[in-house]
Amino acid sequence: MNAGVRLHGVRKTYGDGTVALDDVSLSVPPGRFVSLIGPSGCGKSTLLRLVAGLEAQDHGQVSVHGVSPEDACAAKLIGLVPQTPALLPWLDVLRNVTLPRRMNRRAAARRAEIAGVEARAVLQEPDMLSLLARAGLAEAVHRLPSQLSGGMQQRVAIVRAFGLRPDVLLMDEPFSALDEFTREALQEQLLDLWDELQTTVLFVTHSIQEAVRLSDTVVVMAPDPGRVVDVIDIDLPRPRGQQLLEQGRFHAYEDRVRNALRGAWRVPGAA
Ligand SMILES: Nc1ncnc2c1ncn2[C@@H]1O[C@H](COP(=O)(O)OP(=O)(O)OP(=O)(O)O)[C@@H](O)[C@H]1O
Repeated sequence: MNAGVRLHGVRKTYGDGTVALDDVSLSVPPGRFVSLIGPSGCGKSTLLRLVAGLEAQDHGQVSVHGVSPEDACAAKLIGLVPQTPALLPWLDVLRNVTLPRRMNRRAAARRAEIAGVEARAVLQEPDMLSLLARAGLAEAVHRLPSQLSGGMQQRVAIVRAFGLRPDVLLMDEPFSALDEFTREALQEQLLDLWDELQTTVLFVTHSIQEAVRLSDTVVVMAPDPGRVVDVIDIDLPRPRGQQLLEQGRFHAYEDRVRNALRGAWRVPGAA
């Protein structure tokens, strides 16, 4: 079976000699929600950029549904939600989320071939108004981005990404600039959409609670050089509402991730 996303023995060195990733292997089955967590500089964003085809590795292989990231991007299999929403300021919310949807038939055919689905299904337009309403944006569809709060803008960016129905969605700390209350509400909406659309998600975060709440698997990374130090499967029932967050088994997973992160801070070779 083709893994949704697969990295094997990946090394990435930047021009100044920084080894951002060293011998990273990771296999993310289709439909799984996987978080990357680790200290600043451990290569989380670099890993996403490699999967998105925005950077190239020096060694090893990266594949998305069995093809190169460039092929997967050209066939529109991949969606990306950056840290800041990057909406077009002159378009209202509805136009912002519908504009990128226009997909040509050739890309649709290639995508269908790679992902093993019918081209017709790929070309089907999702109901963007309904997706916006599900994200709590029904009243805002005709507003401009400048008339929205930061949390609302980020919701629009998430709806836009899901509206493309990507097979793989890459999210780089999408909630880091938001207050805790908005963040929790958005986590819930993200899980709802993910549950419905069955997208494979790679999600970068600095929050242990967020990683445990959202993920099927948490990948813990360490810096100098950037590498994977632990892969923790989160075997908790879904939906993961507020109640679960207060339970011992949830805290036990938080502790496991925290301990793995403590190890990640240690300098290799130090006593
Ligand atoms: N374009 C670049 N040129 C040179 N070095 C870079 C470049 N981009 C990233 N790096 C370096 O590569 C390493 C990994 O960076 P990356 O941004 O992937 O880490 P990160 O885990 O996402 O960090 P953060 O949590 O702070 O966002 C860091 O040492 C960083 O300084």
